[in-house]
Amino acid sequence: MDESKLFKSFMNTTAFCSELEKLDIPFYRSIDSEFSENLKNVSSRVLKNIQLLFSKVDRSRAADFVDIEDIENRWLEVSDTLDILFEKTDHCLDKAKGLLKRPRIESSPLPAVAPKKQKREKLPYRMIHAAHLPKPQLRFQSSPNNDRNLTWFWKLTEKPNALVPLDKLLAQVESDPSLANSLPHPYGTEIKNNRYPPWVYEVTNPTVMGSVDETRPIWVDTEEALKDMLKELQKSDAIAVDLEHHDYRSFRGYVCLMQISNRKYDWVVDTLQLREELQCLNTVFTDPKIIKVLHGANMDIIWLQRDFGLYIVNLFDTYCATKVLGFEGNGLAFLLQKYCDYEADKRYQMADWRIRPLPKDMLSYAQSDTHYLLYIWDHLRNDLLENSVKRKENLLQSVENSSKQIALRKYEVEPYDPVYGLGTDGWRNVLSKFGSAKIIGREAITIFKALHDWRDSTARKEDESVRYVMPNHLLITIAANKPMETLDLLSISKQLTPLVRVYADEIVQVIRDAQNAYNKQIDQEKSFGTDKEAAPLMTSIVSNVEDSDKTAPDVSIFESTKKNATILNKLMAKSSDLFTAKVTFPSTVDDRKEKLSSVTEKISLNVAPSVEHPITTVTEESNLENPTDESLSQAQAATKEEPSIEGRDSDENSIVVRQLGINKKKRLSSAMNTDMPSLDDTINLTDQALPANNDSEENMSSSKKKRQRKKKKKEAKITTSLPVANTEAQESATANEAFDYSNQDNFLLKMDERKRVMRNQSEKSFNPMNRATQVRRNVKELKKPKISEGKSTSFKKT
Ligand SMILES: O=c1ccn([C@@H]2O[C@H](COP(=O)(O)O)[C@@H](O)[C@H]2O)c(=O)[nH]1
Ligand SMILES: [Mn+2]
Repeated sequence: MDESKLFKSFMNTTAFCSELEKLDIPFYRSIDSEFSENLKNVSSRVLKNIQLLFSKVDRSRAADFVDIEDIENRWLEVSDTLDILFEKTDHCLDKAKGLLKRPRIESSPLPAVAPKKQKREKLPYRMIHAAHLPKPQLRFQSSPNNDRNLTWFWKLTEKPNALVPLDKLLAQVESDPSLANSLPHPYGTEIKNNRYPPWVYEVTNPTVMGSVDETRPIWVDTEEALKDMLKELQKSDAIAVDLEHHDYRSFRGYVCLMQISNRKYDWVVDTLQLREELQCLNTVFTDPKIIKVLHGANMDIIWLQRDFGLYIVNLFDTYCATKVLGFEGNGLAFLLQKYCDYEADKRYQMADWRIRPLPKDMLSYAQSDTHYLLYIWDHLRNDLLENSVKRKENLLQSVENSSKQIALRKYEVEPYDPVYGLGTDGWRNVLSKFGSAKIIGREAITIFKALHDWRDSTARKEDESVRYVMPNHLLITIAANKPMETLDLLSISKQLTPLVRVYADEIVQVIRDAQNAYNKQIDQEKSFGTDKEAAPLMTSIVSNVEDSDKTAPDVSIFESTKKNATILNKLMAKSSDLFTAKVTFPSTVDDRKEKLSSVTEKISLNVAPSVEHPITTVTEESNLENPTDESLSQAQAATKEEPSIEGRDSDENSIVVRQLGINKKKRLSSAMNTDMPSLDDTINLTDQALPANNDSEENMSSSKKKRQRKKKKKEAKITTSLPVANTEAQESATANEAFDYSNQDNFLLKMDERKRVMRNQSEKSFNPMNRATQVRRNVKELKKPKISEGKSTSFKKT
């Protein structure tokens, strides 16, 4: 092959790969078994090639690539090696063509494998996971409450520097029950009304600090030392604050260390020791005269509230400044390097901060997180002022505003959501991030959800993180292999966790129960499939909907769900604004009517029978408060794009998912084409393929024609009144059509409700399978719902 051909092939492959990157491969893989099979073949070819490649260049490393995930995990090594090989090839080709002159001094040949970057050694394992440490939380005055439906309340008992006194706020919350679901920010008014003092807006000479090594940190672990620190802090006009946190051997996590610096001292507070005494810091933290400088305070703000009842008024977040200034790095390490020529040893970031006595290196790392921050702040203010003149906009003011939004963040307990799997560690996230290749089909999903539920309750009971109980990859492996015997489970992986071993019998029982429940459901569905009486159900629902087109939507179907909605309101409405969209319920009939009239479509989602809470009518609303910096607004955008979800209670746990945004007329006309997707499809749909709200207009316009076509099809269907089993012809007729969301099902009621309605009114046949098949095949238009990012190790503090 000549060189140009070779080059062309490379270019094509590269272009093709970048195209592939834009597609939602895991999604397609999960809904199309043929595609999934092809992908598997390609994956194993890629793996073989990589193994072959490494066997040529570095035999010892070929063994590192056992399965396809190894390539992903070691992608840097692979791409570096490929780059070097390409360079080498290029070099050889040039040489062969005589394009290279012989260098006077022969350079050493390129190494076949990229030299590993000069890296610091890994921290010793015991510093990352101090496995045998007694759990500090056992010594906390109040033991952690890990209840699924915990109603969390402010920890603060006094409110220094108040514009609105605490009593007044308490009275407000008491008198307005709706506030119990989403407490106001206790310092909301104070933060909103605050302005940086004028001197902050003046160019300054950065106050030089001694190096961190020259400054002895003050260890604060007694009330006396705390008082001394407080006195000193009250004299400062600005202080720097940072926290270190632990969440691996605890369900909710806790702060282990608080670092504070002023221009003179660095303090490191043992928050494990002084956990209950720290509220006195509010006198400084909420003092509007004292600036609090933090870097990337998103989580610190939440942790301070949750653990100590501390709030920050007058925040300057240096991360926001890096964003406004458009720096190429936004982390603290970048700023330390830029302004202080100090290389932070970020290996300690993920250290086990529970360790006591704190090793010297860890102490010094912790100290360095605040030691230089006021000096950096001085520089950033100057840079912001200077650039404001150049760009003719008040950049410091933007940092002030976005810092304010961060200070306004509220801690709220994230509920467990068995039904929709929302939330950071919710099954939806886990499934889409880790499981879409292995958890395929209803059965696997049912078992996966049951295990996920078990993992969550066990983590709460044991006060461990879910990833300590059963990390996601193990959860997926177990669910995919569904061991039915304890021994099978114990031999499923070399990396079983201690708690998986301890609870092996229980886990196997969970799998068996899920399997039985699944089998039962299948039997029920089969009997429904042959139930002649039930067959004409859907048409009656359709005609109901058609009637209601002329009047207000019929909300009576919601009435029976009121009771459960109240329970769920408690359970879910407090869905944390940290990690996920808030879930609220239409509480009044008017509310419901209004919500109902904005329905675009509904898709049935059958939930695994192991679901703990029967779900009723749920409307999910994006309700993130106070969008702030980029990350916040991104989170908000992500949650906004989540579809609204409406569920109906049933033994079969059939619920209804809906999307808001298209007017009633369109919605109701689309309801005419109602067929019922199968469990399989609806899980795929709702798990992975709900369209974003803002797609609806696009869908609508492209769907007009399709609606016409479908209307014709439907008319044909009605006249011929096809029997339940006759689906194939319709499936193939629609198989190549793109799936049109704006034209889909509106009222998909639970099975028994359907039967009831049918018995009363129905004449026409309903085939529960054919829409399902069409949906499965016609997925091109669908988009994955965006799910907010996770916390803990997976969240990247800036
Ligand atoms: O990627 C990350 C980074 C940090 N954390 C946790 O946050 C705290 C505080 O981090 P700072 O960089 O000191 O602000 C750290 O102790 C970790 O617990 C994380 O989970 N993931
Ligand atoms: Mn830190």
